[in-house]
Amino acid sequence: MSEAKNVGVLALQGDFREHKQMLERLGARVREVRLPGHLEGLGGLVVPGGESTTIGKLAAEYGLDAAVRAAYRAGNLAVWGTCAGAIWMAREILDYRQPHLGIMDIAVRRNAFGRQVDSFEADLEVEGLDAPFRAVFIRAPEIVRVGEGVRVRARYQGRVVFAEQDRLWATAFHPELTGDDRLHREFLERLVAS
Ligand SMILES: NC(=O)CC[C@H](N)C(=O)O
Repeated sequence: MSEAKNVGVLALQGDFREHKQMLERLGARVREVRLPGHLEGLGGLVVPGGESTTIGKLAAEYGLDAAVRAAYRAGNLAVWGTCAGAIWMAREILDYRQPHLGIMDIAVRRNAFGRQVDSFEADLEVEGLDAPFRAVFIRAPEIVRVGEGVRVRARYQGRVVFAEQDRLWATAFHPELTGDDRLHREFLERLVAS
C-alpha cells in the first residue's frame, strides 16, 4: 500500500483488538472508536464480532449509531460489520428487537447455524478472491434476505454469509481470526485516502 489509510474499529465490545492488529500489520493507521468524535477523518470503520445486543445498546447510548449513519450518508465512510457487527448493520433482524444501525439492506437471523454446533470453520469460495477463504463461524448469523443493490460474495451451504452494498460489507464469519488478511487488505485498498 502506498499511503496509510485511516480506519477505525468500533471498540465498545467484542474482538476489536484482532481486527486492529490485522489492519495495523497491513500498514493502516487504526483508531479505536468509542465516541462520535472518534469518527473524524476516518475512511472506514470495522465493527467486530461479539454480542450484537450489547454493541447496539452501547452504540445507541453514546450516540454512535446516529454518528455512523450520518458519516456513511455524507459519503465518506465505508463500514464492514463482522458477525455481531453484521447484525448491527442490518436493516432487519429476525425475531429480535434490539437497537441497531440498520443502514444495510439485508435481513439477518442471529445464531442461525444451530445450537449444537456453536462454532465451525469452512473454506468459502468468495467472489473476487482467487483461492478459498478459511472462515471461522462463531454463533454466526445468516443473511436471509438481500435487497436489490446488494451483491452476494459468498455462501455457505447455499446460505448467504458475505454481502456487499456500495461501501458496506457484512460478513457472518470472523475474518480476523486466521492469518488470512486478504479481505482486510481489500477493504483498505478500496478506501479513499484521507
Ligand atoms: N461471533 C459473534 O459475533 C456472535 C454474534 C452473536 N451470536 C449475536 O447474535 O450477537
